[in-house]
Amino acid sequence: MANTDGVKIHPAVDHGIKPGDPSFAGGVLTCHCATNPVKVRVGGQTAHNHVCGCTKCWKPDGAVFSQVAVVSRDAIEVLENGDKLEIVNADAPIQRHRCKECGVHMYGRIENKDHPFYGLDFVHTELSDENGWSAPEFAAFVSSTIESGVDPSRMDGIRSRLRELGLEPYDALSPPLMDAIATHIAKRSGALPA
Ligand SMILES: N[C@@H](CCC(=O)N[C@@H](CSCO)C(=O)NCC(=O)O)C(=O)O
Ligand SMILES: [Zn+2]
Ligand SMILES: [Zn+2]
Repeated sequence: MANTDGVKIHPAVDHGIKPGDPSFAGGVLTCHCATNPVKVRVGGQTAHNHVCGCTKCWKPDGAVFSQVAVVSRDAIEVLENGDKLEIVNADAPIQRHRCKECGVHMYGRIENKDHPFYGLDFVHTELSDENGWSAPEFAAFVSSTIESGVDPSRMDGIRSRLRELGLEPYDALSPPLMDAIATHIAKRSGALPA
């Protein structure tokens, strides 16, 4: 196994993973603005929490991975300073609503009803003070960290550290999520019965 000393993934996991509380019912996400922060209520427990190495997800300063989970879009409510939100890229499958001032992504929404994950919003639960959010379960888009400038020579150490933390590394999503995407596509094309 590669040396994992000093390999940083994300502040929420670097000192071990806090278990989630199955009875947890949600909380409030707050952006990083010192004044008039954007506040978003997430009215339920999240699912499929993971660390993500893709270039699109918001990461705290210095982190190589984001931490991102999904929740029903009906559970999201902008509580305060919603006028500061802007969509990062309206053409992306996930429309990320970020604070114009501090750059933090408050929620990512899928508007395409044909998308396999339509109905789910993407959120970064580290933006909340509450404890009990679902714990990260795996690491997604690990090779994509190179696209953000991580030297390829660091990948062995990064993958070893992820395994040490119990976050199995994948270069896309986890197999169950990839299977769910493929099933959705097969049902739409008729390759599988709807
Ligand atoms: N290599 C690319 C991968 C980007 C990517 O496909 N990201 C995924 C996962 S984000 C949360 O898990 C995705 O679904 N993106 C859709 C979108 O961003 O709208 C890169 O690193 O940029
Ligand atoms: Zn802000
Ligand atoms: Zn991502």
